[in-house]
Amino acid sequence: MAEIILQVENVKKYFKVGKKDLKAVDGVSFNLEKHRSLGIVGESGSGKSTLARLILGLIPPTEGDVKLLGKSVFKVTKSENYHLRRQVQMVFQNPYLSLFPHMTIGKNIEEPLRLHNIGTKQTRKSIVLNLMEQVGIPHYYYNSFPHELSGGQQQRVAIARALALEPQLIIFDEPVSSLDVSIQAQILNLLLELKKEKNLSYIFIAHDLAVVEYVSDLIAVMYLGVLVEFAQTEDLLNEPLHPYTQTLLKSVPVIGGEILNITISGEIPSPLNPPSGCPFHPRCSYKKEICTKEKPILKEIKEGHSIACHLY
Ligand SMILES: Nc1ncnc2c1ncn2[C@@H]1O[C@H](COP(=O)(O)OP(=O)(O)OP(=O)(O)O)[C@@H](O)[C@H]1O
Repeated sequence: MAEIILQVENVKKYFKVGKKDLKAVDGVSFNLEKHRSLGIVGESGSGKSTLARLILGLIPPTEGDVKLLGKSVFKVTKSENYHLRRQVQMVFQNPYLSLFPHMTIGKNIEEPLRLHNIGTKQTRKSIVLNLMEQVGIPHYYYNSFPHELSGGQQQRVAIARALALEPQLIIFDEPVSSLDVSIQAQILNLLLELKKEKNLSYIFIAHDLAVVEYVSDLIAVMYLGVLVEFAQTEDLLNEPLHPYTQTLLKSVPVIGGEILNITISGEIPSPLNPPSGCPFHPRCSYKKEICTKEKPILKEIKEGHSIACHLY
């Protein structure tokens, strides 16, 4: 049996907005095995970034737990927290904002090694040069500053920095959405290469299913704070079961082909005023009476394929 690296157990995060609870994440559960990549896809406001922050232990949950290698990320001592910071790293959407502008590329990549007292100045330099090679940044950029690099190169530097501590898990939060399409593909290919070479385990968050499917072994579809479908990428693409996933797939542009632009009718409802019953029912063409009343729970209906839908 493969080792489970991450357990997300009925995790919830409600933000107080006035007197109301904004249910950003409302009961998400899944496990991730080591060396696997999970894509989390969903529209803006579906709770993806909040879920990422919970997994990193950056915000306390309203309910539920997240365990990294069996240990809760919310119940750690100071020294365990220091260790945990090494185990899980994050790469953000905007590389320029995530790099230190006054530090050279070399120093940016070295920073986590320095903070964690790894190696000497000299050995750290060789680790950094090695990382630069792995992400395709020529050594002559070592003394350059982030603003001297293109967006794609900056994101490669951010990836090198995330790799520096050899973490168990990396979370990529919309890492290509601020980049040109041609550059996006290069970064996605880099992720695939790194996954193969370094046996990486990662979570890749994006609103674009075409991007997510390219780099993920598994896909979780998120809608209004909950997972509505979870499956191996191949199974989800060949047999999408949830009506929301089906619509997402129909609206994915076919690369090099005709763009099937079937959009989902209506906006995603506000998590401050979520619909009763199934959160997708106001936009669902197959809704039945039960869908307006009862919230469906995520259940496995085929091996490794789970959905939250009353139609099944
Ligand atoms: N600190 C906060 N206080 C109040 N509401 C918040 C807070 N952080 C997030 N939210 C709300 O929680 C919901 C989910 O936000 P989140 O950023 O997790 O979604 P997302 O799927 O990552 O969206 P995007 O793709 O736009 O980043 C949104 O309605 C957002 O406004």
